[in-house]
Parts: sequence; C-alpha cells; structure tokens
Amino acid sequence: MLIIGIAGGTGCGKTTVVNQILNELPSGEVGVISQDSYYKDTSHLSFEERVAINFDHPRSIDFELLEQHLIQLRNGQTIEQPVYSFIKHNRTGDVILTHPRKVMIVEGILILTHPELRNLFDIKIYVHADSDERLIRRLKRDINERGRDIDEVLARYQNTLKPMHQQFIEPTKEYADIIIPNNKYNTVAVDIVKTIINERLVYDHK
Ligand SMILES: Nc1ncnc2c1ncn2[C@@H]1O[C@H](COP(=O)(O)OP(=O)(O)O)[C@@H](O)[C@H]1O
Ligand SMILES: O=c1ccn([C@@H]2O[C@H](COP(=O)(O)O)[C@@H](O)[C@H]2O)c(=O)[nH]1
Repeated sequence: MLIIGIAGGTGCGKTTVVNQILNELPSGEVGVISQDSYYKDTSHLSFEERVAINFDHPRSIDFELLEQHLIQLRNGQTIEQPVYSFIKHNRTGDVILTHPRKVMIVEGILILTHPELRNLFDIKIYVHADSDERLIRRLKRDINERGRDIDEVLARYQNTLKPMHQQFIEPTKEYADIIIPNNKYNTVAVDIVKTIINERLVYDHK
C-alpha cells in the first residue's frame, strides 16, 4: 500500500486536488480518508459549547483513532470512518466502511503535525495558496455549503484560524516532499502526482 498525506491550510484546495487525482485513476484502487472525519466526538457538549471549540488546534483531532485506522488499513482490514457534520460541529453517528486500497490518500489541515501519523506517509504533499485566496475561498464555501454567515467566518478566521495556521500548519511545510502551488489550478503538479501513483499501481501488478 502507498499512503499519501496531503496537508495545507483551509481553502488551499486539498479536497479539489484529491478529486483531481481520483479522476482518471482506476476506481477501486485509490481510497481517501479525511482528517475532518476525526474531529473528536463532542456529543457531551451543547451546540453553543461546540461552536466555541478551536477546530484549528491539533487537540481537536482524535489522532489516535486516525493513526489506528491507517495501520488497520495497511494491515488489510476495513475500517469504519466516522462521518462529520460541519453544520452540527459533531460526528453524525454514521460511519463509512472504508476498505484498504493499493493507494490511500489522507487529507487534512493538521495531518503533518503529528509525528506518528507523519511517519506512516510514504509521500507527504503540502498544497499552498496565499492566505487572502484561502480566506476568499473559505468565505464562499462556508456560506454556501456549511451554513455559516460572513461574521462567523471572519471572527473564526481572526480569533483561531489565522493564529493556528501560523503556529501549527504553515510550519509543517518543511516536512513535505512535494509542495503544490495552488493559487491557480495546477494541473501540471496534479499530473505529476497522478504519474507517481500510476507507476505504483503498474509496479504492483507486475
Ligand atoms: N486552484 C483553485 N483556484 C480557485 N478555486 C479553488 C482552487 N482550488 C480549490 N478552489 C475552490 O476553493 C474552495 C475550497 O477548496 P477545497 O478543495 O475544499 O479546499 P480545502 O479542502 O483545502 O479546504 C472550493 O470551493 C474549491 O472549489
Ligand atoms: O465543526 C467544525 C470543524 C471544523 N471547521 C473548520 O474546518 C476547517 C478544516 O476543513 P477544511 O476542509 O480543510 O477547510 C478548519 O479550518 C476548521 O476551522 C469548522 O468550521 N467547523
């Protein structure tokens, strides 16, 4: 199994890059795990308490479960990936059965901050977009898709997202094997990653 970690700040385009990689690759050979699925279960908190959580700090993530699931996949076992709701700020209680694949992609803002998890990645990728680009994309996406308003997004950006990005996320760029500049759609870089994956798939078939 080839395990690829894709990190980068919110709105840099991680999910988009993953979807571009998945397009055209043989379906069923590549699987995806999102760090977002591993936000800690906060069912014991009220909605107001959950809204106040700093979701950009590493302690908000259940890294132990994420690491355990990745090891299980590597050992050929199927895992139950939790489903997360950005509207409820909590796990839904549902799970997605995720089967081991020849290539597993793990994507998330904080995945390179955790040393044990980092060690499981064969290839580490950091997607970079400037902070103004990321804020514009985040505003549009959170208002259109995650039930937020402009005040909520901007307050979160100033209070937690920006300082956490500077403290925890941006420094993990130094661990990356590949940095994808993504202020504009970068098909060349995505094609290079696809080529690496394809070579691995062909090699495994020999
Ligand atoms: N290179 C790009 N140029 C312009 N918009 C982009 C680009 N990459 C992603 N987007 C858009 O920005 C938003 C956030 O992208 P997404 O892939 O969800 O980022 P992430 O997963 O890193 O938070 C989405 O609406 C997506 O369509
Ligand atoms: O309940 C939640 C949990 C997380 N967030 C924000 O999501 C982003 C990470 O997701 P990306 O898809 O990489 O953007 C993070 O910046 C959190 O602030 C949230 O808003 N609500």
